[in-house]
Amino acid sequence: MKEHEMMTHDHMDQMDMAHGDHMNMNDMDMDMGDGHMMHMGNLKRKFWVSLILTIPIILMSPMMGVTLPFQLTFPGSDWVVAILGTILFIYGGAPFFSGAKAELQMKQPAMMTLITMGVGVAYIYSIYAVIANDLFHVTPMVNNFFWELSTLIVIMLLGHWIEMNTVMNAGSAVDALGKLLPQTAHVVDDAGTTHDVSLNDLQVGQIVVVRAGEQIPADATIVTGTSAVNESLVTGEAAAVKKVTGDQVIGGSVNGTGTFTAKVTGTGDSGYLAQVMDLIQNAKNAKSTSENLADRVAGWLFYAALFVGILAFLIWLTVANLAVALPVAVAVFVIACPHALGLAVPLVVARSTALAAQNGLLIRNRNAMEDVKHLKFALMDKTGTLTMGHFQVNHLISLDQDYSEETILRLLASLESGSSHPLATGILSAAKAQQITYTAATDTHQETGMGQFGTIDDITYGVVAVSYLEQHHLTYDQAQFKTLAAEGNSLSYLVTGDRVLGLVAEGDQIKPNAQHLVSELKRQGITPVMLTGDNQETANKVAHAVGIEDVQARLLPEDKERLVQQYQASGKVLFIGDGVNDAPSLARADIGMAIGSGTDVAIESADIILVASDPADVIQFLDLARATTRKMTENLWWGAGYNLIAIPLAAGILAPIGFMLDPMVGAVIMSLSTVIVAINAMTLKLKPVK
Ligand SMILES: Nc1ncnc2c1ncn2[C@@H]1O[C@H](COP(=O)(O)OP(=O)(O)OP(=O)(O)O)[C@@H](O)[C@H]1O
Ligand SMILES: [Cu+]
Ligand SMILES: [Mg+2]
Repeated sequence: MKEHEMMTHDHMDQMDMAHGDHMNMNDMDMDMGDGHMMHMGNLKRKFWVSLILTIPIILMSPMMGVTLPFQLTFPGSDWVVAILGTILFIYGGAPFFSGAKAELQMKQPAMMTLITMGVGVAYIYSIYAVIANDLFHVTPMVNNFFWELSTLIVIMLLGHWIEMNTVMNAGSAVDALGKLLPQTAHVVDDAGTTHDVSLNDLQVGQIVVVRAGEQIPADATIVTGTSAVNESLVTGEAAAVKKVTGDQVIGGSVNGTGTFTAKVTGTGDSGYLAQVMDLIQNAKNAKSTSENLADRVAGWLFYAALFVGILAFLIWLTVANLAVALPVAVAVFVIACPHALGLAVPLVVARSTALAAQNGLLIRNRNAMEDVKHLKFALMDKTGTLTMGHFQVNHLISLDQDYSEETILRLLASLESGSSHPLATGILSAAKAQQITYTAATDTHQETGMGQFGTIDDITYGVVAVSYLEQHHLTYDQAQFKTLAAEGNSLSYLVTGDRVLGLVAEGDQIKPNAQHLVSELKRQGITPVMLTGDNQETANKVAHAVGIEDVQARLLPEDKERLVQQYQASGKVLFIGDGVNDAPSLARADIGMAIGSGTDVAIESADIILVASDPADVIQFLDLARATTRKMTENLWWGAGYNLIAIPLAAGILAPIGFMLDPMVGAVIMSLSTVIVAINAMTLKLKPVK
């Protein structure tokens, strides 16, 4: 496993290089591809060469207890075996030796050190055996271990080759998935209209709009607007930094609640792409607790094997002699090789990661998987999570005779052009449909959970929730509100000062799989709860349609987070959300799951990203997580269990009743346990839920 980790680091170095040299993701992939080929080529070639070298060694080795009809031994054949064995030891053993060196440098001896110790002692002992037999003609003849040594190296090369292969296949599936995440910037052209441009096509000098909660697409200088920007992802500095006109913003950092326009000063290599790559890389490298457990167990086994080996050697030396004691010690070291254990977890992880990627799940934090079996509550947001978030304007009503409906829509569109909220898209498309011209409001900022504010022709306007009106003691027609809301509309009011100018009612559709998600959660004994910033009536309507009984509406972001904490007092909590208002809850929950089409802050705060934005994928994740955790536990037992039984047997614990585990038999059992672990991992499957 350590070996694998080192190789992954190599990949990362290569990737970074590629990243510096090239400007787009396709090039980067090619370079990564080459990197993979190179590493794989090595192990693959080493395996085949070692296998070919092993055949004559087996044929020329006198095998204890087994007399094969086609054995080829001749005077001096021992020396041929010794020479072939030496070549194989140096050539095939090299990856393990360098792995052991790295482990020892980190003062964490584990799997690679054990393998090295096993094959090293076996090699030295075998050379000694050949010299003793042929030059000094000792009696009885000393058995050499070349047969075991070479098969051991071959099996281990094969294991690592398979392991790398699966891990990498999983990795490329994850890469492909990462590309599905939106990577666009909103560019403002000379005519003042905004359109989305792929990050690869973004050019220095272009003006981009950055809305609340969005990731800044590239390094840029602010032209208009102010905001507070969270640069922690880039600089590690946690506090939000206030940014005003003329300030430099860093690509990849996350915008706060203000909207601003900025002139791009650097593209391609800058922030956001690096962030996406990081996201993917972290998804591939992040270790869960069971992976760390496997590492730790391998470490313990190292000391256990060392201790048992030396102890057995000393005991056998006193009760018998060196000729008995030495092979026993070697057998312990050889058998202690926790090969199955080393593969147990990575193979499951690789398989699980690949399955996740194929099913549209980007897993950033694998520890989240281990929490699934204790899951009690699934708290979810409404807009964009259970509903499409594709709003359409159903009613547009003027509440002040000085303002025509057209003026209301124009003002609304001006405000919303700087908003990332789903309600904004509905208003903007209505304005477009009615061919209304508008200019973007200035000084726009979002009051999360409340509304969007900005200045148009020196007057400050806001498009706000009903709770804002109540808070500011502005009167409105409650009966009208109730009627429209009961139809399932999300309502927003246009206000300026203490005047309520108009009202917009927008409708949304429930996602096709939302109901399925809720009924499946209930079937699994997980209580679904809806937490929404929207009004109570609309919330009830959607909740009723999908089957949720527990609904909390008109929540501010901090209310949602507080509720997550409250539910956590009685069990593990999953939170599913998409908006700026969900980010604190996503970070707070035991498992935070963001909708892929959601805002960048939500994605950054989550453990899991549902790339396809499909509610049914939540169930896929729960199934996958349970299956993965189960396979990992099984494999850990298979892997460690072999060692727990084989080490004492090799040490001769049953010698009093006449049973000594032959090192060869041990090697065969070891390969078998490896095969079992591999097959068990490969049979991890996910049944379709859609
Ligand atoms: N950009 C905006 N345009 C219009 N109204 C807004 C805007 N932002 C917020 N609001 C008002 O504030 C309310 C709460 O918004 P918030 O983003 O917290 O929740 P939501 O998106 O409606 O629902 P959910 O929490 O389920 O996603 C909205 O229902 C709306 O009335
Ligand atoms: Cu092994
Ligand atoms: Mg939402």
